[in-house]
Amino acid sequence: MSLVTTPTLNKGTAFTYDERTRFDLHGLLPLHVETLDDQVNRAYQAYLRKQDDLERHIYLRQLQDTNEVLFYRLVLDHIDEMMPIVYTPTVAQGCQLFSKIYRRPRGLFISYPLRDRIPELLRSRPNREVDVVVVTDGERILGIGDQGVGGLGIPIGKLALYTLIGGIDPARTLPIVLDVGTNNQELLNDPEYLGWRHERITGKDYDEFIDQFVEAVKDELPNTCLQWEDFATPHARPILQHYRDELLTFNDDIQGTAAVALGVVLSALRVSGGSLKDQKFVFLGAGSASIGVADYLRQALVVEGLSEEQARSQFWIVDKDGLLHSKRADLSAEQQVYAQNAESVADWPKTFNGTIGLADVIGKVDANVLLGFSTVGGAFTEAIVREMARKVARPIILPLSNPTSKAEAKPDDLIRWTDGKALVATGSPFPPVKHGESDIFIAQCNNVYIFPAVGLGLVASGATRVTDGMLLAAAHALAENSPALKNPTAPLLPVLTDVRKVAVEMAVAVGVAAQNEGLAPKTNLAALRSNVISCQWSPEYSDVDLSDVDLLEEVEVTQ
Ligand SMILES: O=C([O-])CC(=O)C(=O)O
Ligand SMILES: [Mg+2]
Repeated sequence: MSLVTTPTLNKGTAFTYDERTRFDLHGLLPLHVETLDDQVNRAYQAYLRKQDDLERHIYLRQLQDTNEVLFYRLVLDHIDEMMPIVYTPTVAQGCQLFSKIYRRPRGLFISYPLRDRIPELLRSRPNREVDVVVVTDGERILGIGDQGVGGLGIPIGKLALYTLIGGIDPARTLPIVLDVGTNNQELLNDPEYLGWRHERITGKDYDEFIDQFVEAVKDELPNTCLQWEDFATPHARPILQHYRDELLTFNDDIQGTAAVALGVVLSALRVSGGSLKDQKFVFLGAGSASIGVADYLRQALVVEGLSEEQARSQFWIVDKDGLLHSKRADLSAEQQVYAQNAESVADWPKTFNGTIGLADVIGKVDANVLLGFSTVGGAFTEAIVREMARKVARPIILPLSNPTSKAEAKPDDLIRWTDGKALVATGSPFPPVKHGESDIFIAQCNNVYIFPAVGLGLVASGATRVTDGMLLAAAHALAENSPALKNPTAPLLPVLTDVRKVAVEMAVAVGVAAQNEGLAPKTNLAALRSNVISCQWSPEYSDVDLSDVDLLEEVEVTQ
């Protein structure tokens, strides 16, 4: 029975006659033996019968919890269609409705009331060996804010992509939610809410809890990569700074988003022919993802020969209180780096609540690149976009907020308002845009192009720390593999069906960077590449391993 109820071992109707005999499965399964292909077809038909995206998401999640090989084969065979269901945007709904659609346990709930037992909770993990943990506290899920314990949907989705794209073995992944309460009143009032019904803990209590968690991870899972996901801005960067030199860890929203945005800008410049050091960057939004992107772009400008000072002066960042400038007292240290000199903007128009808004900045600056992290749907208005396109030949416009309803502009509007001149990539997926005779394909500038490949590179190279150098290497390798380098109507990033292949190149680049920084054992390139390839798990059935079965029986006996 354990064989058919353990998702990593279950083959369902594909258990052969011989296996059914050996493991007493005959009566438990219908007579007809299917191949994996038969199962994929049948599962796809069942999927197609679902009425809406949420139902499709629930179907795929339950398939994942039933038979992992089948789940991954199905999704890989239909990756364009199903990635938006497993991941953004549909996963947003999955998080909002987490308690209502909850079925089976997956991953770990580490809840504040159990804070004295964190090592014990970690030891209860379903899999002994873990390559990657993705952890969230659910406070800033995508662009939809505090989802409390429902935030667990994000680590589950991210880890599915680690497997689909990076090829990380799903049996070696672990999603975790740190349940520190929620300030989402709707959830607190909901009798069906499954998390800790308490306002979020803050300050010293929060910091101590995070610290206890990290210490337990260091003890229990010393070589595991720990990815921080969807923490609110006041926590995201301090946590990263505090722990980045202590274990193999990175923040996906800061570093992953930064690396993919750099990759997109580099590919777009290869199409437009511009040089990175001449670009002027305007950002809407000044949270941790936004500042992370600015940091990577700035570092890349410096590598191209600009001084720190020159590089900084090419960024104009606007948040809900207007342009960041040196007279604003509310800026964090990270934001102050990008504050424009208040004197030099003193006579600029202030048409946005008496402050310098995005339209004012676009009016004054010949912006080449416009990036959106605001979660304000439609914030890149027609007037703003037309003004940008009037002044530069090929504006690069990246509405990156998620999910779809939060995108700052829609690609078809951007292409129309700029008569096809804009080079566009978005955070959530969008269909191709018709322009004249051609279809323009829109890349999804999402950290999914980075974290699975980076994880693969870390695992395969045996790296001990994650550095910005490794992420920058991944970004460059991504840009080198952009289909737009060969065809101007192709998307700026590889199509999803190619990402698994491109992930190998990126993982090798990460491994090389790790070795060059002295953070991974030195090997030759061929050995690194073959390690990367052999680390990639593929969804295929293997013979049932008797040791797995013995282990299951032992567990049953002790229970
Ligand atoms: O999950 C995504 O689609 C991208 C991301 O990290 C976020 O929006 O927080
Ligand atoms: Mg995120």
